[in-house]
Amino acid sequence: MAEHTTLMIFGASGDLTSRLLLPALGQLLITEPKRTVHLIGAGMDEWADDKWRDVVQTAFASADAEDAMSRVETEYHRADITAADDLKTLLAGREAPLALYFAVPPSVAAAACDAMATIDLPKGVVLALEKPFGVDEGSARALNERLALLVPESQVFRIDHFLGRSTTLNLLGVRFANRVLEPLWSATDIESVTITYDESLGLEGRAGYYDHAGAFVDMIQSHLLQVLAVFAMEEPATLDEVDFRAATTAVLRATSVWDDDPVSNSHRARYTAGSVEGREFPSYVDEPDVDPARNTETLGAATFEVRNARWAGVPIMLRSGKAIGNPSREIVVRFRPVRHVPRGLHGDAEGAVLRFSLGTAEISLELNVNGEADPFELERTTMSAELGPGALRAYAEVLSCILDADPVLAVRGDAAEECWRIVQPVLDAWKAGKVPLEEYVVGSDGPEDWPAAG
Ligand SMILES: NC(=O)C1=CN([C@@H]2O[C@H](COP(=O)(O)OP(=O)(O)OC[C@H]3O[C@@H](n4cnc5c(N)ncnc54)[C@H](OP(=O)(O)O)[C@@H]3O)[C@@H](O)[C@H]2O)C=CC1
Ligand SMILES: O=C1O[C@H](COP(=O)(O)O)[C@@H](O)[C@H](O)[C@H]1O
Repeated sequence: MAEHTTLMIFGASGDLTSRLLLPALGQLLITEPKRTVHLIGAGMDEWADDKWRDVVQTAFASADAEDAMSRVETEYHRADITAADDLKTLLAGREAPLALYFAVPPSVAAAACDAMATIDLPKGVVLALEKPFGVDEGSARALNERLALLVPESQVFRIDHFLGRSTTLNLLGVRFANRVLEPLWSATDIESVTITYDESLGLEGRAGYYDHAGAFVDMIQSHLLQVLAVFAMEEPATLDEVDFRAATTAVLRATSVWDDDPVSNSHRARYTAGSVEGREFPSYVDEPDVDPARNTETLGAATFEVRNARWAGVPIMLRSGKAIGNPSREIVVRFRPVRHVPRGLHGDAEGAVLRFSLGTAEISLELNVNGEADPFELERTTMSAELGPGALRAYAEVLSCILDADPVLAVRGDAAEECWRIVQPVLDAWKAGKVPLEEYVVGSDGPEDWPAAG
């Protein structure tokens, strides 16, 4: 662990910085009392150093981490990071361990990388880039090519905070450390998989970004494909960055839309006015700054196949939506039923169902058991357990890796390109109007005739 690191956040006044990054940094510092951070904020605003320190303090307080302020030296600079001169001044004399976090819109991050190509970067500097990484496969490749000219791949952190979620990381122990599960982890015994991340949240004032992205790019192209990759990977020799990222990237390289038919195997919808959890939302198209002509979906789903010897033939559905009434956030693994039950045993011998919650750290297994009243009548029972919630929230886990310059939880460059390749047929079919844009009422579970979430 690097005990003292300089973390420079571009986009100091932004939503990501105050709502997610700084509280996560506070939590990390509380959990790891030997860490100290030189925290430099940079952005377009003319802030005094004290203003930045106040922002940091407020964010730390929101994470019950005020005590960590004593281990943070703060400094703020007004800078346009797309301007080489500003960057040169910002970075002059800085030394590793140093991480630059691009908490800025993707177009600004890309322009800043262009500007960085014209100056000398401090040796060993880590570049942390937020999603979305590019807007399609070509732009992701171009950004990768640009980054490769700046620093080695091991110093590029393409952030996906779902890789830092304890609920995602729990997959590793549950699967690889249990002989009752690991041998069953393939198409031989698994019939289907569903990965759902629905939310009761609506647009939350993020139209400037979300109306261009939509549910599919916001959640499925990035986070849920990464969860799928962790779920389906071959056992890596170690959990270091080389083995772990090789294993997850191999899954993505093998993944395509089911049947290569995005029209039959994808769905999209957007919400209409209603209430959820006591909050009233207008129809999506009436939300401030939304352009109805963009036809942005707030709920998307598609079925994929991992075309390799382990998984071919298993439909894997990914789904994510906003303003959902009973938001399901889980991985559901449906096992195949037994081939035969002895004559005399009655009832439906459905396959077992294993559920990993992606919200709280829970796991459950639905099994067939002998009936309470009649031992020869099958009944269904559910065993459940709580898993360790993890000491760190997802962004703290990710920041810990950044400060230690360990890219294990960062998306590798070719994986970022693969994610666009996988979803492009769906995006093209939607753009061409081949898949209807349906509607669902805020607070409902989505259009009624959609395939079930789990
Ligand atoms: N917010 C979230 O919940 C999440 C965001 N992300 C990603 O994080 C990134 C940032 O998002 P978010 O914080 O919401 O966006 P915001 O619009 O809230 O913040 C963007 C920040 O970038 C600054 N900025 C813009 N242009 C420049 C420039 N040329 N030089 C220096 N600073 C600049 C802005 O300063 P000013 O306001 O003064 O222009 C602002 O501080 C995006 O890539 C987003 O996709 C990822 C996951 C979640
Ligand atoms: O990146 C994003 O993720 C959040 C969901 O993740 P969570 O950890 O905050 O639950 C999602 O609401 C947002 O739209 C998306 O940009």
